Amino acid sequence: MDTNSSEIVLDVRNLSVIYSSYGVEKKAVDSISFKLRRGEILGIVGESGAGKSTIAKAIMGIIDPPSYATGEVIFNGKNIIGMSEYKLNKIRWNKITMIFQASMNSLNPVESVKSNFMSVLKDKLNINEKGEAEVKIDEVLRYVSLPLYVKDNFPHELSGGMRQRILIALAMITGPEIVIADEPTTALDIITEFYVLSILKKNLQRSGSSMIYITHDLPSVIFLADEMLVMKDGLIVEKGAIKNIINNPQNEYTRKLVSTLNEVID
Ligand SMILES: Nc1ncnc2c1ncn2[C@@H]1O[C@H](COP(=O)(O)OP(=O)(O)OP(=O)(O)O)[C@@H](O)[C@H]1O
Repeated sequence: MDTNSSEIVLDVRNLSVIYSSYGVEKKAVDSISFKLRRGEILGIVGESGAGKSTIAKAIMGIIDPPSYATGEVIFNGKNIIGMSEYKLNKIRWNKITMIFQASMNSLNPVESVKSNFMSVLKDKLNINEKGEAEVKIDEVLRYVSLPLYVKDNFPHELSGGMRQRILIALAMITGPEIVIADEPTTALDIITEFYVLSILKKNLQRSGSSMIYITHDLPSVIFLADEMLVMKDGLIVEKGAIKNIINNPQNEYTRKLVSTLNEVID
């Protein structure tokens, strides 16, 4: 992936997230900092509960009060943390978007695929005219190698892999600068998973968007990403180029993670 232009698209500085329920506070992310460059795919790996999804929520501005985030998430020169909902809505699902798991509830199940696309086009790009919308929908369906007839299908009529490609197409249709993918392929078998990840990678290369890819799965990070962060207990315990980390893990947890790769190969 071309990250030569080292333009920073997202600058996370001392981000902490505190969940608060019934007066009890818990720090799920503890003063972490990292940068995302244009065109870069950054993997975030770590065990369950490490705080990976919480980072995604903070970047999307969807930490619900009384829980809160502190620190800075700088996008286009502005701090997303503490930004008004009005301003956030101009960025969220538009310039910064998210791909979830291909579960049934990721798409509106009572609407056709075409209607799911139309809602996004209307809300985010103000496109109401059917002909114009159709051209855009056809374009992104081709990008994710889906036949155009899926427009008339309902989500339950599609396989998990097809649904996930629809979600990728939905995320890419607004031309986002940043895509956050949180465990996007966990529900898929391994062959379909790598097919979907290849399509995702191809689309990012085509569009020049950057991505934060969150997973437990180290092989898929190696396949997809340029750099990675390793998280444990809300902290970044290691970060850098994937090759360097795999060849020379510094942290005990990362060493364990990398050793699982060798076990698979042995
Ligand atoms: N809404 C919430 N209220 C309170 N605590 C929460 C909330 N969401 C997450 N947590 C806690 O914050 C910590 C980090 O959770 P998070 O979901 O970010 O971890 P994760 O690394 O994404 O885990 P997984 O890989 O299992 O999805 C966990 O201890 C979790 O229990």
